[in-house]
Amino acid sequence: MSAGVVGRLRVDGDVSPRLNASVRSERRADTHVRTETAAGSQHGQHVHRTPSEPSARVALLGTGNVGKAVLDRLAGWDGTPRGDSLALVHAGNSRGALRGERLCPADIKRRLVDGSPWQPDPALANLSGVADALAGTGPAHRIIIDATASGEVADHHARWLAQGIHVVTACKLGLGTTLERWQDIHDAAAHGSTRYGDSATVGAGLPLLRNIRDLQAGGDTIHAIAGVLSGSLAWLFNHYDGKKPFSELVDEARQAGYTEPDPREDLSGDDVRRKILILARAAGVPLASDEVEVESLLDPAGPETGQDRHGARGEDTGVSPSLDALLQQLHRAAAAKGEQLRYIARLHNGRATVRLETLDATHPLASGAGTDNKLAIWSDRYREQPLVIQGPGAGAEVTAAGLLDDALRIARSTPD
Ligand SMILES: NC(=O)C1=CN([C@@H]2O[C@H](COP(=O)(O)OP(=O)(O)OC[C@H]3O[C@@H](n4cnc5c(N)ncnc54)[C@H](O)[C@@H]3O)[C@@H](O)[C@H]2O)C=CC1
Ligand SMILES: N[C@@H](CC=O)C(=O)O
Repeated sequence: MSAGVVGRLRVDGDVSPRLNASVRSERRADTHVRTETAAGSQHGQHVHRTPSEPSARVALLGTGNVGKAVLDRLAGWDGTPRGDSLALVHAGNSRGALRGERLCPADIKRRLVDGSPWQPDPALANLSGVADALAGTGPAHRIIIDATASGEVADHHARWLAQGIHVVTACKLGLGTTLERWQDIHDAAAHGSTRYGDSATVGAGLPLLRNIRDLQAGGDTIHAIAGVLSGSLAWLFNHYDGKKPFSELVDEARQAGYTEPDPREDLSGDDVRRKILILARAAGVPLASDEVEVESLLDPAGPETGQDRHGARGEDTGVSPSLDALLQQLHRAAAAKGEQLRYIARLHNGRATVRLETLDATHPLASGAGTDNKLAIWSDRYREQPLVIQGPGAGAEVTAAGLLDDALRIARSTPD
């Protein structure tokens, strides 16, 4: 099913997180000649900006699955107003980085993607130097796009925000781990009058956080949320029929780019734990990480047992033969009752759970295809029937689109 919102909410418009920063007016970047009043100009005199003048200087961190898709999307915008508005000045991965005044995304992709023999400059990979790369005259906005899964990069988010650099991220380690880090990010954004673009952290860019924030901004109170928040696990349970070993499907999900770099992050429930924490905190329930009860799909016996956990391509899938057998049993038992296996996250009365459930095929959270995420929200406004948002919740292209949507919103906003 394609992305959609069931309910009466309008989902277009700018509803990106502002994290206490003052509301900024929008300015259009999609016209060929923009006319605006110059700050400090006399008698309201108008100046013209040409489309070639970028609105934001951008640094991209991470050129893996998602980072590559960001570069592809930027390359596709070459010569368009969207492309004009974002000037890529730094792109890096764990091997090194490249810098320049307006880097060509297609060229960067050729050189920097993982596996390329070309050696980037390792000295430029130093994260403290990324702020320097963004400094410069001209465009007011500075944006770092985090397409890594790195805790070290997430540790820098608050520092950058406080320095006046906006952060747009697909990585959940900033908002979805400790409450201290989550609070630091909020405080730093308020201090630096910057924005934290987090659309891609839950639902790979689906308007989930956006709707939660919109409802609250309209005076609504969220009472409960429940849903399928893992695109890879959704894909796995949508494809698993008990015939092919589960571990083989895990390998396929990884090859397709739906899993985390390490699929055990998905199978252990840690990825969904982070997502329900991000949603709960956005909904006004500041849970600590260990307050979420998580049922892992990983064999508690773990790799130490020496069980063979390798898939058809010889990679460690995180799934042992005993888990393959257990899932086959669970699937058979559910299918015999006309039920389906779904990995569900719930938040109700301040309590959060993440676990494998068997749902009747007619249950609202059971339907969906591919990597579909599905989120039901109960609030003052939606008491009986929840607001339900559904759509693809994993994959490099949708995630990159979510990241760049956030970056464009920032680029189009008026600087403080
Ligand atoms: N795959 C998906 O569908 C979705 C992924 N995400 C998130 O996107 C992020 C990236 O995922 P993938 O692209 O699949 O990972 P990946 O493993 O393919 O790529 C990660 C990239 O980050 C780079 N990197 C690591 N440490 C770095 C550092 N200190 N400085 C600069 N670069 C560094 C690596 O060299 C690599 O290029 C993860 O946080 C993931 O949770 C979010 C939503 C959906
Ligand atoms: N591994 C994640 C990717 C997006 O966050 C998932 O399966 O949902």
